[in-house]
Amino acid sequence: MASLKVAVRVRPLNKREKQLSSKVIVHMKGNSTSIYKPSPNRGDELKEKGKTFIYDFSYDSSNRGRPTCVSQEKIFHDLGSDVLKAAFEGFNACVFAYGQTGSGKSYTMMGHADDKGLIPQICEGLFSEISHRAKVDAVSFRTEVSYLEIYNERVQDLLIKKTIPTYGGLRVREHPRDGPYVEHLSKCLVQNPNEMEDLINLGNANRTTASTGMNDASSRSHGIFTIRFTQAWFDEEVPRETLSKIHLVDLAGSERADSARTTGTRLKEGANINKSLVILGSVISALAELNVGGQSTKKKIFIPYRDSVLTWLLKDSLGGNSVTTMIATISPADVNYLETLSTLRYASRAKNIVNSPTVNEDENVKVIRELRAEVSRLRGLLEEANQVCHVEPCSSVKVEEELLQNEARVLQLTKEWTSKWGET
Ligand SMILES: Nc1ncnc2c1ncn2[C@@H]1O[C@H](COP(=O)(O)OP(=O)(O)OP(=O)(O)O)[C@@H](O)[C@H]1O
Repeated sequence: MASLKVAVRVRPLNKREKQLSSKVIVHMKGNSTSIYKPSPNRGDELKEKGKTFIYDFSYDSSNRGRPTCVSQEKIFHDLGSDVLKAAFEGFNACVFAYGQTGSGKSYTMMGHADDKGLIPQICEGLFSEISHRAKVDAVSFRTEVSYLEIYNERVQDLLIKKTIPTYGGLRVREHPRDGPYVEHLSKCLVQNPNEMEDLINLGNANRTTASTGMNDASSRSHGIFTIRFTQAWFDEEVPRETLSKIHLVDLAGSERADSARTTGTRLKEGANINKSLVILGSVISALAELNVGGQSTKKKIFIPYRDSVLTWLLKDSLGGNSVTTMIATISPADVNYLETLSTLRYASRAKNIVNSPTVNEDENVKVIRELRAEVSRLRGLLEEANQVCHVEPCSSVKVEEELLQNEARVLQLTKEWTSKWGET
């Protein structure tokens, strides 16, 4: 069992907020974040007692001049390294950034070329750990990447040049064992950091962005960057293979039509964005209710995963088999008081979600292991039979036949598995 980890990050005042002579109403100390209601007389000090929330991390990035300002590297150090640890241990992992439009989600997840966010840093960290481990242990690695956006409830592949628009979007289906997936989504095999960087850049260029009243380059879609990371090795001649799925999610921002000053297409996008974020909120609330006060309830609670494409695709990351982190990004300004308070409450609720991550082992490898156990059981039986002379010879022959069949199957499956990895 693992509780969802929650971090909150506050960005510096932006140009618009400075033009409005906004006051900073968010203060952080240790892992607590306090927000003060702006007084109606904007010249006054913020005297009122604020509301305080405790999270796993409260990151103050509001003043880049201060030495305590939390950098992109620090965020990777705290949150990204957990993702890598989970991946190398064979667990699924997910990080998703939630917050008002223009609050710093894309900056935190993707960043800029000279100020990289979590996604590029995690990718670099992955390859540097692979090259380190490949020197020390006899392990093979395979890394595949997909990048999609959910725009107006439709799934688009971001790793295909946008020459052929898939108007209907790609279909989301559900595998009985592996859960929801996107049909025909491209999976690109990546061999080194440069190939990874090219794919990230291609996907980012394809992502739907537009200028709104709140953000010059506002993401109008939810972006899901997925790494499927497989490791294979022999453990005392027994094949082992683990698969870890890492979802890195940059959600579109919640917005008020009046502050974002949206009309027409932008307004429709905004309505779809808000709708799916409300459903995400309902899923989070329902999951949090399952674990009220740190105790899991016996109550049957319906989780509305299927009400939006976003929650359906993130089903395992929210309340399932994944080590998951939420980063809530906020503005420091009084003009955004209500949105910021709502984000802080949303994040606070998410703290109650408890996931149950398990190591994902390859099914064929599991079969090989089970067959090997059966082989040693049969060998034991035969040895016993040879020592006791009154055992019927025909039952010994049967056991021997079964043993030989199982040994041949183990050999065959191990050969197939080794040649699959040889090709990779
Ligand atoms: N911690 C930060 N330090 C410096 N600049 C930041 C920080 N966070 C955000 N910014 C800047 O604020 C602007 C808006 O940030 P960003 O685009 O990441 O917001 P967003 O939450 O992704 O918005 P949207 O939901 O509209 O896509 C960008 O110019 C970004 O560089």
